[in-house]
Amino acid sequence: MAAHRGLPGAAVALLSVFLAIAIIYLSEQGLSADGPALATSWAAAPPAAARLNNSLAPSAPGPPAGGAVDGNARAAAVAACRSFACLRAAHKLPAGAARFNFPHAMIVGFPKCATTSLYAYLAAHPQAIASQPKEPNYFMRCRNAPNATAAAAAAAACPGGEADYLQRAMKLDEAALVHKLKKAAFEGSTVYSTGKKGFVTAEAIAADLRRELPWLKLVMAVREPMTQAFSGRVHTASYLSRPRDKWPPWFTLQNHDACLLRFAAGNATMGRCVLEFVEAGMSRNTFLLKQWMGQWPREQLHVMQYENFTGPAAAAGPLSDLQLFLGLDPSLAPRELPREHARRDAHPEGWPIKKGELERLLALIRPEAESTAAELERRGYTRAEHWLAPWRRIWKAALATCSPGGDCRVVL
Ligand SMILES: Nc1ncnc2c1ncn2[C@@H]1O[C@H](COP(=O)(O)OS(=O)(=O)O)[C@@H](OP(=O)(O)O)[C@H]1O
Repeated sequence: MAAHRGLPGAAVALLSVFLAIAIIYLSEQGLSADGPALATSWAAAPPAAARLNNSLAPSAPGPPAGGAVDGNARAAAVAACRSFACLRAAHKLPAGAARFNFPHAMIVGFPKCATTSLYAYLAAHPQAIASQPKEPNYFMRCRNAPNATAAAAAAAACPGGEADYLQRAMKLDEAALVHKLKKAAFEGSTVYSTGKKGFVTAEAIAADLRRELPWLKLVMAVREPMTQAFSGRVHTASYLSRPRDKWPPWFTLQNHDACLLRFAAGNATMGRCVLEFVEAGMSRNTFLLKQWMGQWPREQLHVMQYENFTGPAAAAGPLSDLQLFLGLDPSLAPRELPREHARRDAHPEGWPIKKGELERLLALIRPEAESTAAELERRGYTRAEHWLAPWRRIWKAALATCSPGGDCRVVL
């Protein structure tokens, strides 16, 4: 409190009360995602420098002008926390020298959209602290169970509760004690974006995160839905090609996986299985994205298009924007996005699908993709046609592979 030296005690007390009220007021004002969409256009997004300086917004305004609040009071308070309620109270304290909230960010989606590569890319940033593992899945595995039996199973599976999640997965000591919140702790549980069928909905997870850690910065990578569905089905098929006792322990066979068993036995094509998957209402990422946009404000939800951030000029464009959104310095970032979890290399020729199946698949996917693009434009994220252009190219390219006999391929 060096800046207060020379002020009478009563003035300091008055200033502190005013500051606390202002912080609480600001933190509560910043939390509503239910209001009307931003009327601004995509061009009106805050300039990069402003976004960088704003890494703690909205719940954690920086120290007031004049440096009246100093030191590491918030970092010390966070370091002592073992629960989300404690973190919320700690975040009401002035940020002081802290640069980031804790936890600061999550890559919440979507599966098969290069999220492992994004996680590895950020993990290599000197100002970031990556969770261990990439996907702790805490808000799906340990909370939000739909009934008492599931809740009891979740409690048994997560005996350490919030404290364990914060300490072990999110590395609270490292972030708050060692680095005094000058590094950004993040995780990458992509199941949060989708929820788990019959267990917990994405909507419930989005609401839970907002209630418990309202300052979070969320990153959502979105891929063209057809290729994303192929990538996902190919991944699941890799489990089913093994003997049952070699399936991952968390994997449970669902109705919509029946086609993959036929595929493994040589009785169905991957194209057929993707169609059945989408017909079963799975792979609805573009629909889910709309839900997340409705529950989290734009300043805290960063949407990245897979086809864009895996493209040639990504480092200076979307990857740099990602770091500015997170409050990281892009000049310290790794030069390139790595390429993790790539399965397509084993099938460069792509996957067979009948023309009728492909047309049906596109008829299911296209309207929702277009509606989501319109929503992205309405909320000021991007121009709908700009978003859809690479996806339209993918759809056209798939149809262009069809032979006169109606045999087509989807190349990932
Ligand atoms: N740098 C880069 N460029 C282009 N594509 C990339 C890159 N990094 C990852 N990928 C592709 O992303 C797919 C894996 O995504 P995820 O890591 O999110 O998968 S997972 O949900 O965590 O299993 C997987 O897609 P498919 O190979 O089509 O299955 C990866 O190849």
